[in-house]
Amino acid sequence: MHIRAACHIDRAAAGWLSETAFNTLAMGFEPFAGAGSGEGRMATLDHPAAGVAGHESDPVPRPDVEREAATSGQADAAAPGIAAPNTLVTSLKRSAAVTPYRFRDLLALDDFERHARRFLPPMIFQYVAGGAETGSALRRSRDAYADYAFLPRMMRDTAGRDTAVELFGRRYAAPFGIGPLGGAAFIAYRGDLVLAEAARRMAVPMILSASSLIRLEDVHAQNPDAWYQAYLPGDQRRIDRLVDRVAAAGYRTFVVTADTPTLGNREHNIRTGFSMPMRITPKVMWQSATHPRWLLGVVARTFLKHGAPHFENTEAERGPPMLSQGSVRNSIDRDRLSWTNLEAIRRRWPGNLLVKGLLAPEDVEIARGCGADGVILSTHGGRQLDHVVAPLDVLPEIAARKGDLKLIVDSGIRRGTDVIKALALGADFVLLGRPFMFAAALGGAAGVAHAMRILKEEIHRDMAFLGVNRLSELGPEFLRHLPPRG
Ligand SMILES: Cc1cc2nc3c(=O)[nH]c(=O)nc-3n(C[C@H](O)[C@H](O)[C@H](O)COP(=O)(O)O)c2cc1C
Repeated sequence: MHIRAACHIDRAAAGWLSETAFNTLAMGFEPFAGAGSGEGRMATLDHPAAGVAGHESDPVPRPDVEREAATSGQADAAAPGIAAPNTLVTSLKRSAAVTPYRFRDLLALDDFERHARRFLPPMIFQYVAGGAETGSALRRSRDAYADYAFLPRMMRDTAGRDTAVELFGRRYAAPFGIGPLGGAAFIAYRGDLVLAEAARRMAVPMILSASSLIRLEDVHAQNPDAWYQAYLPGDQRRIDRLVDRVAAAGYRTFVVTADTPTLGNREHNIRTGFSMPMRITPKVMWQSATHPRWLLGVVARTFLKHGAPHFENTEAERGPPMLSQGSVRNSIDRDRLSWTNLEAIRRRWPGNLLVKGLLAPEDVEIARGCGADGVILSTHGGRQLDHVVAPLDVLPEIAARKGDLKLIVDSGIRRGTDVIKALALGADFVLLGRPFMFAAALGGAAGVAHAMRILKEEIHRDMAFLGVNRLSELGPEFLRHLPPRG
């Protein structure tokens, strides 16, 4: 008994020490601390807000010894600042055992958004959080989960439950991954690498966005299991050259986003001062000056250490700087993309091919006919067409005919119960966007891993409540669709 207690203390202490070492090395600056009056104390206790410019170390350590873990689905128990994915604790034990002090208030994924609102300038926060036009698609994508209630089963011995799943021949530690997030490295320092690293350590997939600011080759070196997502023009020669670059870099999964023939109408961007290219207006200057941790810790640090960020991965060649007029030119011709292009990609791309952003069952059938291995049902997080159905609204119908096609769902997932509802209705896997983006902004790779651990713990706990040991045991019999309440 005593021995076990001592081990527990040692592990907790070791976790705290490695967390501290990781943050000192990796960040040299603590964006989360000091976000509000109460947080200022954390800056002093945990990480003094110093060393922004003087820190030369790589922001994301890459312990090569751990690399195998990502593809085997095994926990990366020793990752600094990241409790082992298989370390599952109750919420009461959580803060004492494995949670770094600075994350103590981050108990659920929604907490990350609330905290990020204080850390990020309104224009950046809103760019991430916002939806299109009235916000109906954003709300609907999320509210759809509340239309289902659980019908749990009891006394089934769930002591051996396991959140791992297999997808495209790989075993992942949990049934969720990180969706593509454009501009991540302008929101969190080296954001694409941070997301890739956290996903590698937690043994879940991460999809690199076409609108990312770090070379896809570098992201692949960080996480050889990362997937690539493309925004494509309807010009097959340009597409072919991009496909060849992605294949040469070693990627094995290529995602074509279909729901972006043009950019969604996001009026909130204009209201808060966000524009692309970014215009340095008095409003932008004021917001930046009043959010120095983002300005210095993300923007200044990026420019000083890596130069002006470019759209590195939209085409076969390096794209224009993010802050130039060229960034607009970069997205033309996407409304020409058609299924013919997908057929041609299928002939050229040897790996897994997915189409993201589908909602209509007919489109899913066409994607299958073109040779896609999977589809991602998505409203782009409610950022494109307003008033679209939620992925969950069409999931049962599509799942009934899915056959070998892998069904992935995103948009609005925030809880373990949401993940389980999607899986019970026939999804093979789910993705999340905003929560991991905010987590990266607040706490780097350790922050993202913390968010992932929260979600994984929720799933693990819910499996016990529902009476399942494997996620594959889930089915629609665990749910009831609730009639709308008047
Ligand atoms: C800041 C931000 C950037 C995004 N960039 C891309 C992108 O480059 N490509 C893409 O296919 N989807 C992109 N998405 C959509 C996400 O991949 C994902 O579909 C969506 O965020 C899921 O909804 P959720 O944020 O509610 O989890 C982006 C979403 C956000 C919030």
